[in-house]
Amino acid sequence: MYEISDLRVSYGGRTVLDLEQLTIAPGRFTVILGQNGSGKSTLMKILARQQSAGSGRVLLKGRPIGEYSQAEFARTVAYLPQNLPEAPGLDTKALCRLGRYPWRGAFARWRPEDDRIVADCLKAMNVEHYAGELVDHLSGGERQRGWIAMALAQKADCVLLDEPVSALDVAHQIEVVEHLSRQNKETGIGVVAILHDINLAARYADEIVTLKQGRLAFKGASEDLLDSARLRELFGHPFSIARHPRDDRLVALSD
Ligand SMILES: Nc1ncnc2c1ncn2[C@@H]1O[C@H](COP(=O)(O)OP(=O)(O)OP(=O)(O)O)[C@@H](O)[C@H]1O
Repeated sequence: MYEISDLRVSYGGRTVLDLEQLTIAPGRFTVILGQNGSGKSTLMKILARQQSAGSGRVLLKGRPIGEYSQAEFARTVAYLPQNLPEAPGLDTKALCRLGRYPWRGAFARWRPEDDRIVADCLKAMNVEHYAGELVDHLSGGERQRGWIAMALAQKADCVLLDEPVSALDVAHQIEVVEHLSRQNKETGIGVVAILHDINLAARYADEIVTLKQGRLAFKGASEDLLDSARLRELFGHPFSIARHPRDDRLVALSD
């Protein structure tokens, strides 16, 4: 999906992102992990064209991301930032409908298919009961799920989600990530998500990318990430690795 090379971002002489080479495969569930300030959001903003790649090279499906028209880019990539903007005057359904805009033709006709997609996405994020509620009146977690519904309604080839479950209770975190994983497997939509929960990442990601001080520190499968020495090195904190009693999968326990 993405091929990144020689990407370097500095602020006031401080380099916050320095990636020689990174590829993100299409149609996979990729999770980006890393300590606060390690450059995750900066990378994602560049992938979402919210920030310039400077002299770095970022190819999306083999073409420089700058070459895509706005509508074409929006049909290819949906992006949800870490800090969700306010949505003054919009109810949840209207917010979700915004996701369909890249698909409206020259005559901006609203098709029955758009209604179906919006209804499906609201339901999948468990916010259909709030369809008529103002987004800015929802709780933090409800609002976050409303915005994810909008990003999914965009039906892009790939969805970039910057900490999409940061405001959610445990049950909703799992429900949302499980839904993303299912969508990924059933429809082939690529998912790139920044998460902080190592176990959630390990359980659902096909591939994990870890940044440390702006550099690529690890890229691989969950089984290879879940190693106490590696986790200590990546996160600067001791972890023990155990087997989950129910299904025997590896889990990281923070010491
Ligand atoms: N516009 C900016 N001006 C100056 N410094 C910035 C700017 N944007 C980001 N940075 C710095 O770049 C570094 C990486 O920031 P980034 O938001 O990418 O980190 P992150 O890994 O997403 O962190 P977190 O887990 O806390 O969200 C941080 O040290 C941050 O202070």
